[in-house]
Amino acid sequence: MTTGKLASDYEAWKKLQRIYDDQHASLTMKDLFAQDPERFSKFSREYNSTSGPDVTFLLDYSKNLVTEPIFEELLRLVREAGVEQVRDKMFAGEHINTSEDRAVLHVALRNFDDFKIQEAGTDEVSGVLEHMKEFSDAVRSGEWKGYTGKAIKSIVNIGIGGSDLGPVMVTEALKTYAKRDLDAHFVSNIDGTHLAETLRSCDPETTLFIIASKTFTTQETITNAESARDWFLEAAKDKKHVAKHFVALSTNTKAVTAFGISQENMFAFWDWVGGRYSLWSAIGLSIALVIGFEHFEELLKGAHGMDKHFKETKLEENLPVILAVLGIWYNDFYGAQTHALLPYDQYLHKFADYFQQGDMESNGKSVTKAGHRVGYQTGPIIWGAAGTNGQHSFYQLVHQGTKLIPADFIAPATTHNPIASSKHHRILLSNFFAQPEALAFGKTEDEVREELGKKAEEVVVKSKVFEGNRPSNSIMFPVMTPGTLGALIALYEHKIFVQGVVWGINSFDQMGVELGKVLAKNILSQLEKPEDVTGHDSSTTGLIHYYQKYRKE
Ligand SMILES: O=P(O)(O)OC[C@H]1O[C@@H](O)[C@@H](O)[C@@H](O)[C@@H]1O
Repeated sequence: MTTGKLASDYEAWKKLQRIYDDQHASLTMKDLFAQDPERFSKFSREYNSTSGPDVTFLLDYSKNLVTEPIFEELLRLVREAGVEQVRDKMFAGEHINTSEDRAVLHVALRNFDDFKIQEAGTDEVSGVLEHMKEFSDAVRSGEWKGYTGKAIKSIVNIGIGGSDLGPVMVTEALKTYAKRDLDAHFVSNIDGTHLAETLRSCDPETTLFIIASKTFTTQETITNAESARDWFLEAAKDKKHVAKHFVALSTNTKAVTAFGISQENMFAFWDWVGGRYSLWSAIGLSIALVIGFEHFEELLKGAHGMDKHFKETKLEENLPVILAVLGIWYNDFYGAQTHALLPYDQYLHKFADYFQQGDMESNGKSVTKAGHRVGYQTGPIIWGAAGTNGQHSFYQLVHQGTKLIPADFIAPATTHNPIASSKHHRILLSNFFAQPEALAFGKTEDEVREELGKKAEEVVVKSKVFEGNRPSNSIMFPVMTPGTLGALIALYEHKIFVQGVVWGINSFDQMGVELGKVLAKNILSQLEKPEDVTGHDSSTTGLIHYYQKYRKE
């Protein structure tokens, strides 16, 4: 399916290693810009959608430690790894998720009959979308009534991981399109506090619970759903009222009906939708409820535009490929461990959280598809926060710390909230422009000296030096719209895909989440009595005994 090779066996990889060894000490952003007045135009691309809603954005990747030959070699790596072939297999519905023998078809959820995809279930996508439209329209218009005849005022999405993070991120990002008199809540954590605090502001007569779980077996989600149902029935008394207040988003019809949700209140999806790629499926129902189905559809179409770009654009111009190879350059040659996502847009404040799962659950693997242990770094640690908050917190380390932290800066040219005649937005954007500039070009000792005057103490001068040479990408779009957000999410999804193929790993399973789940199940059965606590190391036993000493029921 992939080439079966380790990434480090590719000729391009070896060449990149040699280039890095020879050049990295002398490669500076200052020189790169000084030597080439055309650098910005050579290393930036404008995206213009060719289908669906008009979406445009600029990707400026000129502030990276790459030359044209390095970039060409990175693209050669992509070719050698067979990325284009694996991409086409994904779009064709081949089972590229080999460990689970599944297709990987989130692209089929936003396809609108464009690409020809062969896989059972893909012909059912439009029917589920129609169901989502009917239902979300009915709830939003007030036509859907609760058990006492009142319209729905609050929705509570109960789900975790991919069944939570996408809806949370998107409803926040597109809040400007939200129906403001419909409160949206998201309960994910098994910690009872999450559900209890959420229910405080809900009325059983006007609350709709959306139980979102691909498997419908996830301990957190099912436990939260059962407790929500108990809370509801305490008021509603009769079980038949559950039908008006509980719907399910799942692939598991049997478990959904066993829970007491009728099949007509179930929104289906398919095993070829990975959890962290599922916001485009029925899992997006809460999004459709909050922003309206038309906007949800625009989100999907915006993503489809990026799918087309990814599938049909040559590598040199292919934006997900560009982001992917730059990431590989730092991750595998410069030894960068992390990658920061820094949106200068309050609406995108959950973007980094979302791609923490998207990227880290996909590419946090150390064994290739062929079963070999990799000898190089795979998925980066993804983190970040909305600007400018981060500047007053962790940017110190990004600017002057000992670690190289590549970052993506993301911002809209126009705000949805132009308060004080857009003064806020101009200040925000001045920071969006300034930070990458400061990171790239820094401040030399001479510049500091000149600024402080001759009397300045040497130690103070040293502490005020910014070495620069810290890479970043900047993405700017006109204004946040559903189509733009869809394209941006798909851009990063495909970046993750490209990197996974180069590293030779399976980006679409998540075996690493299993062990902890199994151990927790075993421990749960031992929590009652100290004498039941067996089979653990002394640390784990000691911790459980401490809990047993102090717990109060
Ligand atoms: O949607 P369900 O099946 O409840 O899974 C929720 C989450 O569970 C986790 O353990 C991971 O496997 C995630 O990929 C997934 O999104």
